[in-house]
Amino acid sequence: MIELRGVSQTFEVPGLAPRTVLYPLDLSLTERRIGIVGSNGSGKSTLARLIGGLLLPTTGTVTVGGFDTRRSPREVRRRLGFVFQNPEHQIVFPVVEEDLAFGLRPLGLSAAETEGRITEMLGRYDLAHLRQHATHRLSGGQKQLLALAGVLVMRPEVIVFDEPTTLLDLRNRNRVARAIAQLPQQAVVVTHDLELLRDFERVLVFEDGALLADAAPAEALALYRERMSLESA
Ligand SMILES: Nc1ncnc2c1ncn2[C@@H]1O[C@H](COP(=O)(O)OP(=O)(O)OP(=O)(O)O)[C@@H](O)[C@H]1O
Repeated sequence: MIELRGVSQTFEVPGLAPRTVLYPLDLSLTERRIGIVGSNGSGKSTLARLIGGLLLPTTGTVTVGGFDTRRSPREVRRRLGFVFQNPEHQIVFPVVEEDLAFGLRPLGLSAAETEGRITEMLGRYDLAHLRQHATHRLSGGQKQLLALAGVLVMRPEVIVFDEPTTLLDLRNRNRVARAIAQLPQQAVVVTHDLELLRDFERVLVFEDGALLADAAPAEALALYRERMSLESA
C-alpha cells in the first residue's frame, strides 16, 4: 500500500526560477497493477522516484507499507524494489551471479538460501547458462532481465518500474511484460508502452505535472490517446 499526501515536487535550478514539475497530489495506491502514463516531461519518472524514495518530496509525505520515505528510508528500501529504464544503472558487479548475490547481502540469508534464490531467478529469466558470464557482455535485453532478477531476488513487497520495456526488442519486451504480469507483488509501472497496461487494474494519466485521469485502463488510455491525437493534429 502506497500513500501520497499533499505530495509536490519543485526543482531549484541555479540561476533559474524554481520549477514545479508535480502539483500537490493525494493518492492511495492499493491495486496490484498500476500504470502511469503521460507525455514526455509530464512528471511520471519524478512520481516513480518519489514513490521509491529516490527523491524526497518538496511538500507532503509518501509512505510505503506505512513507512515514510523521508523518516524511514531503510524500511522503505527493504520493502520496495526499483527497476530503472537503463539496466546499466543497476548492474554493479562484473559477473552475473555476483550481481544477484550483491543485493541479497544486507538480508543476512544463509548460503543455501542465497544459492537457492539465485538459481531460481536465473532459471526463471532464462539466464542460467549466463551465470558465470561477464555482465558487460550481456545483450541489452539480457541486461534488462538481469536487472529485473536483481530486484526480484530480494522479494520486495512492491516494485516500481520506470519504462522497463523501452530499450527492448519485441521478444524481450514480451518477456518483461510476462514477468510483470506474473509477479505476485504490487507493481507500479511508468511506461509509454500502452499495450503493457491492458490488463492492469488502474492507470494514472499525467499532463504537465498534474493528474489528468485516474481510471481503469480502457477509460484512462482512451482519454490519453485522444489528448495525444488532439495535440498532434
Ligand atoms: N533533478 C531535476 N532538476 C530539474 N528538473 C528536473 C529534474 N528531474 C526532472 N526534471 C524536470 O521535471 C520535468 C518532469 O520530468 P520527468 O522525468 O518526471 O518526466 P517524465 O514524464 O518521466 O518524462 P519522459 O516521458 O520524457 O521520461 C521535466 O521537465 C524535467 O526536465
